[in-house]
Amino acid sequence: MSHYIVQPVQGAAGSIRVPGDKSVSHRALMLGGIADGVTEVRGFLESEDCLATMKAMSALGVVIERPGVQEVRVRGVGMKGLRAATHALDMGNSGTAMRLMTGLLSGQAFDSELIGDSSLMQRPMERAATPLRQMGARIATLNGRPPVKISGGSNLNGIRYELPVASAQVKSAVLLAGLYAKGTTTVIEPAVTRDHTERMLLGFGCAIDVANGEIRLEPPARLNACSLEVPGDFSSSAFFLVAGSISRGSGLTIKGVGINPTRTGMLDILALMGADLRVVNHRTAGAEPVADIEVRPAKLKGIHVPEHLVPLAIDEFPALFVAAACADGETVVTGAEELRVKESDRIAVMAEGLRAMGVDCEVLPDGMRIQGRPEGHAFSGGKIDSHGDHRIAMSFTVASLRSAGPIEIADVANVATSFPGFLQTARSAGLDLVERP
Ligand SMILES: O=C(O)C1=C[C@@H](OP(=O)(O)O)[C@@H](O)[C@H](O)C1
Ligand SMILES: C=C(OP(=O)(O)O)C(=O)O
Repeated sequence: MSHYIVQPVQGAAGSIRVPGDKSVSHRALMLGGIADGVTEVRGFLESEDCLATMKAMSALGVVIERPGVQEVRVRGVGMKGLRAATHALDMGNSGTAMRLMTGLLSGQAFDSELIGDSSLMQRPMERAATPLRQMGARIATLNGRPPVKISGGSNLNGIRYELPVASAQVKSAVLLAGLYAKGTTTVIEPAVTRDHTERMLLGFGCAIDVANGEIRLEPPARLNACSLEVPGDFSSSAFFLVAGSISRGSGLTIKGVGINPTRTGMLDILALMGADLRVVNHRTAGAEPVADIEVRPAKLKGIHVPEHLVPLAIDEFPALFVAAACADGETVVTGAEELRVKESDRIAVMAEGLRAMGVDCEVLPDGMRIQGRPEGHAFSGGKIDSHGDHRIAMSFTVASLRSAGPIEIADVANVATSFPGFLQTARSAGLDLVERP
């Protein structure tokens, strides 16, 4: 099992880029695969999660070429052109891939089965299966978990579905099935969640209408292939936003980051905590806004994170908890029970790691209370178990900027699921870390 050994350092500085957005990369493969024509993707995230989706789409008969680094050419087979895979599709570590594929495969004429790694096999799948069954899909899970078995040949009908949890994955699964349904599919969100599916569907020529928290999709006759540029993944930039804020260096610039407002709740949260952030050089990458983010060291203060920001920062909480441990006063996170069903239980696993490094924190059913130490070392150093969760592993490397001793982080191979090259990028930002088998 591989480990990171991270030595204490004081300053993070420099200019870095993070790899392509994971959510956008998955969706580009799926929508490109069922479009008519060739979809060219630039800035594609070549991580294990997205490569698993690529393999799955290939197994369903889509020819996908990789003409260059971070470039993908998807030869779409049209909405009715997918064919049965000869084996169960292994979605690796990714809840997004499994839930979106469940939606996509519900509309096909053939049977499919979805499996994943040991973490994914424990994650709840009924949240996607339930609305899809209401549409007429035939889906079986094992006690609510994978394997997900989807029977083909169902006639789907559009539904009006109120999401019980704020989940972009469930919303997207329903919309993908809606492409194959008779009539309009409407999804109502209890809170705004990431809208990459909606933006990308529009780019592929699908009639989709968003107003007042309602997303309405009219089933298209076809999707038209297009060119896509994937922005840098905001969630991968989050570790460096925290690093730049808690360090004593001269500041960090993260270039080419996706700043879709349904993803950047962390910027608002850090701003409330007193962070020194500047979003500059605004531009677009296709349907997605992009910018460079400059972050300088700041005296952070503890806050109660506004609950409406939680879905807009859902993957950033492990990094945010590290920032909170360095802030002046108490930080409280509530309304974040979804953290318990990610790659690990991110509330329990982060609390375990923070305590192992001397941080005073209290686990809440839906979040955490953290007492920050604004002066000197916020962390003692010590041994952390990431429980195979990529975001936990990366978050604790950043703690080395305020740690008295070295930090050893176990079970870090999964960093490759979302952030290939993390070690090199972190080093270029000033962290001192090595990976050991
Ligand atoms: O739709 C997506 O691409 C994602 C949605 C979020 O999950 P939920 O929809 O389960 O909140 C997020 O945690 C995940 O990393 C990516
Ligand atoms: C929760 C995440 O992804 P997924 O749900 O796709 O596994 C993540 O990347 O933090």
